[in-house]
Amino acid sequence: MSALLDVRDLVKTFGTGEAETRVLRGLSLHLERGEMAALLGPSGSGKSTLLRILGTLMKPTSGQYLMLSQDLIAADDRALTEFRNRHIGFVFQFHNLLPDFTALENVIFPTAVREGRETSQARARGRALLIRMGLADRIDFPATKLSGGQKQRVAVARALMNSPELVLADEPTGNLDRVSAMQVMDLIAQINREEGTTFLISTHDEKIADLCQRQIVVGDGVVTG
Ligand SMILES: Nc1ncnc2c1ncn2[C@@H]1O[C@H](COP(=O)(O)OP(=O)(O)OP(=O)(O)O)[C@@H](O)[C@H]1O
Repeated sequence: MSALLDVRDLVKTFGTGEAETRVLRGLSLHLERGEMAALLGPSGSGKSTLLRILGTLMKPTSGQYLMLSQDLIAADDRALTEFRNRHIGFVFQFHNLLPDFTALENVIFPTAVREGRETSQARARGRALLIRMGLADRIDFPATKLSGGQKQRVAVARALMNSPELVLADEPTGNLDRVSAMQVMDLIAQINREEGTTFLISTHDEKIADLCQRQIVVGDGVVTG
């Protein structure tokens, strides 16, 4: 394995003066390529904040962040957008699918918008990913007609569309029943094994965390275990 990302001494504060909340207090973390790690910690401990920073959706107040040997603190917004599109995928607790679009359209939409057109290659990759997610018979279903677990599997396929090295998942199974949650996790584990995609998955659920090779615990704004 080789280094994927390294953050050092991350500090993130929200607000100023008396309203100041210091969420991250010098957090350091290293991820290798190919890891599948759970991110645990009490509510409000800063898991989502950390995922947003790692996803380059938010800058820390201070600290260092290197991913794939690039300095993502020094990078400007344009470089960050390009980096994110190429290297990072996201899955959220609420799938954020476009209701009027089919499963396939949802998977390829972000790529189509970015490239200004919908290519046949994108459609082929989108279809292949949906088949991989066990949704061969749902490819052309509108998103509204999918179950919660199916929607989340579409969201995983969408996150994988650009073959990112890293997928950040913020409570991806938080809204699912046990069977659907396990199905989503099995598919994530399969992609991790077969493609070497690195996953960092925040969860409150110990059973979900146990399915990951590594557990990272956040508390008091740092990694505690
Ligand atoms: N934009 C913001 N402005 C002010 N405070 C914020 C902002 N975003 C997060 N916070 C605060 O930062 C702290 C950490 O929030 P965060 O969502 O990162 O925690 P979490 O560990 O993901 O929690 P949960 O497990 O409940 O989702 C909370 O106290 C929250 O109120």
